[in-house]
Amino acid sequence: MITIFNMTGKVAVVTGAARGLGRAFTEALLKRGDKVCFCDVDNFGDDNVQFLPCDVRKDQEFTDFFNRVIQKYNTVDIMINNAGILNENQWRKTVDINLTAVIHGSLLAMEHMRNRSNSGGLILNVSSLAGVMPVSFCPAYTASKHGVIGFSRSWALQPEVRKNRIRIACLCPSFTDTDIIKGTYDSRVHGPELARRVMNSYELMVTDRVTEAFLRILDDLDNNGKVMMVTPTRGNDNDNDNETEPTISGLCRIQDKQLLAKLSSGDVIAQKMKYHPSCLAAVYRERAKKRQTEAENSCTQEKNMMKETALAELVTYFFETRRNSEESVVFRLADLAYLYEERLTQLGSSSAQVHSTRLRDKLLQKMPELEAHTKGRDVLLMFKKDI
Ligand SMILES: NC(=O)c1ccc[n+]([C@@H]2O[C@H](COP(=O)([O-])OP(=O)(O)OC[C@H]3O[C@@H](n4cnc5c(N)ncnc54)[C@H](O)[C@@H]3O)[C@@H](O)[C@H]2O)c1
Ligand SMILES: CCCCC/C=C\C=C\[C@H](O)C/C=C\C/C=C\CCCC(=O)O
Repeated sequence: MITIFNMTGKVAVVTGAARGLGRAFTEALLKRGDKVCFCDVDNFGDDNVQFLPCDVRKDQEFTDFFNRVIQKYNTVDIMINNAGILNENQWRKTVDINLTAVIHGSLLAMEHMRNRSNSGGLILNVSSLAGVMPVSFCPAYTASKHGVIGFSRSWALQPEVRKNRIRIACLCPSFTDTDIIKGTYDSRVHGPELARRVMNSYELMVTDRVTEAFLRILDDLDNNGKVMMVTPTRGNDNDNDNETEPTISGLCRIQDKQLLAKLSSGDVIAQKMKYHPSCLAAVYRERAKKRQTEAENSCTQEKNMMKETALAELVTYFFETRRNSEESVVFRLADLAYLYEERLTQLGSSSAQVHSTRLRDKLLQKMPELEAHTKGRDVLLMFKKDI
């Protein structure tokens, strides 16, 4: 399904917007007061909204649709490749919609934006947190979402794209309350039970949370090549401070009250002083400090993500071992800590020292059906029902 909308002098295309995130993105844009006209399989009988059908998997249908948008509005400023499914039983279809159609949609948009006298444009591809980490229960989906990021970041580096002021970015939400996570999982993922458990261990986001990030990346003129992760607990990743010159807000942060007072009274000398070397140096120092803090935060987020991945893999290991064993199984905490540490190192964590008591607590929290027992110097973990 495709949505077209026209927003205050701009035209955008959103794929797969009949429901879920695409619909939420469209509604957010409508709320901003833009006039909207869009297409889908259903027909919305509203003055501002119109749906027409399009299956992005069908090359000709997608191309024809895109050309119709241009015929009608003369231009496309924003292309949002959002349509997606998760079905490991139909992995080819999953890759066709999640990756091939995203490539197709991006190329259609790029081709058009390249030829529009340097007005540029934005291509926003919806990936997933599964685009930046392994997810054992849906490898094809995960591959498609990794592909979206690889494709988008690679194009973002192209001098041709930059020269034409085209920006390509990705949005990577964590689990969000839409239809894709509902329904039966048995035929859609590998190991539905574990998948459900993993999903339940994450806090589910409401679509508003993702829309908020969507609007931020939309308004960010420095978003070429950005990959914005959206999770319930963290801020949006890669939110850079895009100041290209010292601003009043920069001066506020360094508390240069004298200069600020002069600036706000329109003092012409002060206006020039704003660019005085010592003022500039202070603003730049302050900005460098802020960037360092941001880099440190982002590093912590990356480490947390690695820990989450390694832990999730241990959980999988527990259940797989139990499933494949006829007898009860017992795990030595020391062995688990070793595996966990090894995995963290493989994932690129530089300081992978593991606190085993903390690991034990985390495992017990993730798997309430386990119990810990001390035997001599060993701590053993086992399934309660096996005891
Ligand atoms: N909900 C989540 O947890 C989550 C998390 C990360 C990323 N995502 C991604 O967000 C995007 C939107 O998903 P959602 O959560 O809103 O799911 P959703 O199932 O509610 O919406 C997906 C939309 O895509 C449409 N669609 C499917 N195949 C299509 C096709 N061939 N052509 C045109 N439209 C098609 C569907 O009809 C539907 O309207 C997807 O790319 C999904 O992978 C979702
Ligand atoms: C119970 C079945 C879950 C089905 C989920 C369906 C769709 C989800 C789509 C999202 O794009 C997935 C979003 C985030 C997944 C990212 C990480 C999961 C980490 C898994 C782990 O911790 O092992």
